[in-house]
Amino acid sequence: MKVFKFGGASIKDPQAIRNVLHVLKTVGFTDSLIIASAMGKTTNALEDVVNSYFKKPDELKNSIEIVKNYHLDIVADLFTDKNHVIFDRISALFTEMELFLANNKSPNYNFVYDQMVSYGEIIATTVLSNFLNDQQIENTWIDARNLVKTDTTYRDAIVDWKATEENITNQLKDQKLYITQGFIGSDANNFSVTLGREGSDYSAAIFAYCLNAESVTIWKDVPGVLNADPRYFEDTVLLNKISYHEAIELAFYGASVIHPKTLQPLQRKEIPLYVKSFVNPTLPGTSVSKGAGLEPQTACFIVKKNQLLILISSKDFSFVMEHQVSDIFKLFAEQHIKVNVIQNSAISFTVCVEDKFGNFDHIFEDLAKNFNITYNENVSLYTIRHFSSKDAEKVIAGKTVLLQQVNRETIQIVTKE
Ligand SMILES: Nc1ncnc2c1ncn2[C@@H]1O[C@H](COP(=O)(O)OP(=O)(O)O)[C@@H](O)[C@H]1O
Ligand SMILES: N[C@@H](CC(=O)OP(=O)(O)O)C(=O)O
Repeated sequence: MKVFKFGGASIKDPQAIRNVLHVLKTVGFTDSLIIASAMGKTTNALEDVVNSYFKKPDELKNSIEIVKNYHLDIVADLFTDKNHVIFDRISALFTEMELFLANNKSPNYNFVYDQMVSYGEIIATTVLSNFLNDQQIENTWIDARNLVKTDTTYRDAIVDWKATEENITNQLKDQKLYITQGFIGSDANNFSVTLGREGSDYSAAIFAYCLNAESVTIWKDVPGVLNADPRYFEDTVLLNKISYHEAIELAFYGASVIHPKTLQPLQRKEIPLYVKSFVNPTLPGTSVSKGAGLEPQTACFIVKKNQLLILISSKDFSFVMEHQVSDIFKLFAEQHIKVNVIQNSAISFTVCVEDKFGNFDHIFEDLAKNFNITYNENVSLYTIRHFSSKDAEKVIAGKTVLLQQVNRETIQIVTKE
């Protein structure tokens, strides 16, 4: 079986959804599994709904309307028969969402987030599946929440591989076209969970691993994996071939074209990953496989914005020792604060972190009891793999460098713009 992942950008409007049809007709679709994300920026819009529900109830109705109208406009364009079952189906899904909010008693933000945000993928795949069926691309819609089982770490759920593998192999037995959702699963009580933002690539890898898939193709709005994000860098170069190792490093440092958790399951079964353009599906794109190194050999640039640089120093000139560092890391881990760079000296310890969930405030008081804390918000972390001094100079030109760290392959630079 081949696994295809269509992300938000590839299904963001009626024209994009029609293009999925073109991609499938071009590359073939028998014995395949499509994993789709929410359409366009729906996940962000659903995050706004959850935020309104908890913090700005006056805005709740309007924030739901935004999501509803966006989808209804797409559906109205794709389905000319106004009696088509899709209209009732979409309307029923929005009613379900509103009923959930009306009846919810849980004060747990992350739990509510997952129950709501998961509808983005459910709606998108319902539309896609109906549209393809109407275009004679017969397919079977599957609810990933019945297959991908996880713990209850809402918004960042951990996969129960044994249960998931059993479910997937039992359910996806036929050599036909299936459509399911990325990013979502369910806990032991069948409540919806999400696997972390941009987690649909990871879902594709989970399904591929469990099915011993022939390959995974991620369809993107770029020609493949480039040596830098074209939104921030000019003159980017397409990487034709990369090894799992190189890809996992690039993804780990923040090359957002592939979700970092995607590579490990694929590498374990040596399932090739292709990153291809949904605009030009016949072009080869990038292939990620065993031992391919990096072709062409070139410097790779990665930027992570909105980082927090924290300087933690002892109050009494004593050393910051291993057990203190370990306590600090425990706090970060508990609050899902991701540490991207570490640098220590005798009496201080600097970390560049990503505080996706805005949790730093929760641990600031705890840290400040024992240490002096200073920090810079909104800094950028540049990583260059296979760098030369010229590459580093290019990156820091016109910026204030707050921290720099170099090893043989990689340089990391934290800057204030
Ligand atoms: N190294 C890279 N190569 C290609 N694209 C990259 C790279 N790093 C970041 N990107 C960005 O990733 C985007 C595609 O990812 P994303 O928007 O998450 O797609 P989707 O919603 O389809 O999953 C590209 O438009 C590009 O701006
Ligand atoms: N819809 C989810 C999951 C995802 O992976 O999306 P995309 O494939 O569009 O990055 C998100 O936006 O986080």
